[in-house]
Amino acid sequence: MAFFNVAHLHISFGGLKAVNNISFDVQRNEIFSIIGPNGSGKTTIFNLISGIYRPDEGRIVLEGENMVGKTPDRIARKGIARTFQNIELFANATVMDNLMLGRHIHMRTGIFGGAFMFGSRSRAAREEVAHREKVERIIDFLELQSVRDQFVGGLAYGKRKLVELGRALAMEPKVMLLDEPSAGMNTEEKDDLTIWIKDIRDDFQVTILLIEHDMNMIMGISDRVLAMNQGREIIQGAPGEVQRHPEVIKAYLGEEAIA
Ligand SMILES: Nc1ncnc2c1ncn2[C@@H]1O[C@H](COP(=O)(O)OP(=O)(O)OP(=O)(O)O)[C@@H](O)[C@H]1O
Repeated sequence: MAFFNVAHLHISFGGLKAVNNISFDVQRNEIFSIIGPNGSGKTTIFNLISGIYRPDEGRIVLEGENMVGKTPDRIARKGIARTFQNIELFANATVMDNLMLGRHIHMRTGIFGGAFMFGSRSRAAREEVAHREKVERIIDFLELQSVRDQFVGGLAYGKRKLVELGRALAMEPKVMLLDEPSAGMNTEEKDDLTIWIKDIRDDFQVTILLIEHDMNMIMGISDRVLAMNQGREIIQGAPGEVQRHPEVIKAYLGEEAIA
C-alpha cells in the first residue's frame, strides 16, 4: 500500500466534471507534481485532499487511513498541510507570529497562551518555548531572520510566499500540498524555491504534492508527474515521459505545436 493514495476521485459542480476519475499513488518523501492548463482540476484535487470539498466518489488514503469525510482541521492534524494559490497569511501580524499560528494544531494551551497566562515556569510556558524553538529552526532554514519581526503585509511578494511555506512547515506535516508556489517569483527566487522544496523533503522528511505551471521547475524537481486536462488524466509518469506526450504538448502549446 502506497504512503499516500488517491483512488477514483470524482467531483462535479453542476454539470461540470471538475475531477473525473483521478487516481495516483505517492511514495513517502516523493515530490509528485500535477500539471495541466487553467481550469483542468488541479486546485480542486487539493481542495478534496484537504477536506474543503467532499468527493462524489473516491478515496484519499494517508498511511492506510481514509481522509474522506474528515473536516479540514482533522485532516491537518493527521499531517496534511497546504499553501494556497493566493497567499493566505495574517498581513497585520509579524512573520514570527504567522509561523507560530502554524503550530496551533500541536498546542494544548492555545495560541499565545503560554507565559502570559500562566507564568514563566508553567507547563504552558515551557510548551510555548518548545514551539518557538521549532519556529526558529524554520526561520533559519528559510533565511527569514532579517524580517522575522516585520509585519507580513509589508513584505515583498516572494518573501510572503516563503512565509506561507514556513507556516505550512511549522505544522510538521507528513504531506505538504503546494499550490503554485513559484507564481509571481523572479528566476532567482524560483531557483531558491526549488532548492528549498527539495531540502524540505530531505531535511524535514515531508512528502510533497506540487501544482506548478513553470515547466522548468516541474522538470527539475519532480519524481513523478500527473498531467490533466478538463478533469481527466492525460498521463502520469517520469517528468521527461510526461513532457513528451503529444496530448500534453497540445494542451500546453496548442495544436500547431505537434503539427
Ligand atoms: N466551488 C466550485 N463551484 C463551481 N465550479 C468550480 C468550483 N471549484 C472549481 N470549479 C470549477 O472546476 C474547474 C476546475 O477548477 P480548478 O481551480 O481545479 O482548476 P485548476 O486546474 O486549478 O486551474 P488554475 O491552473 O487556473 O488554477 C473549473 O472549471 C472551475 O471553474
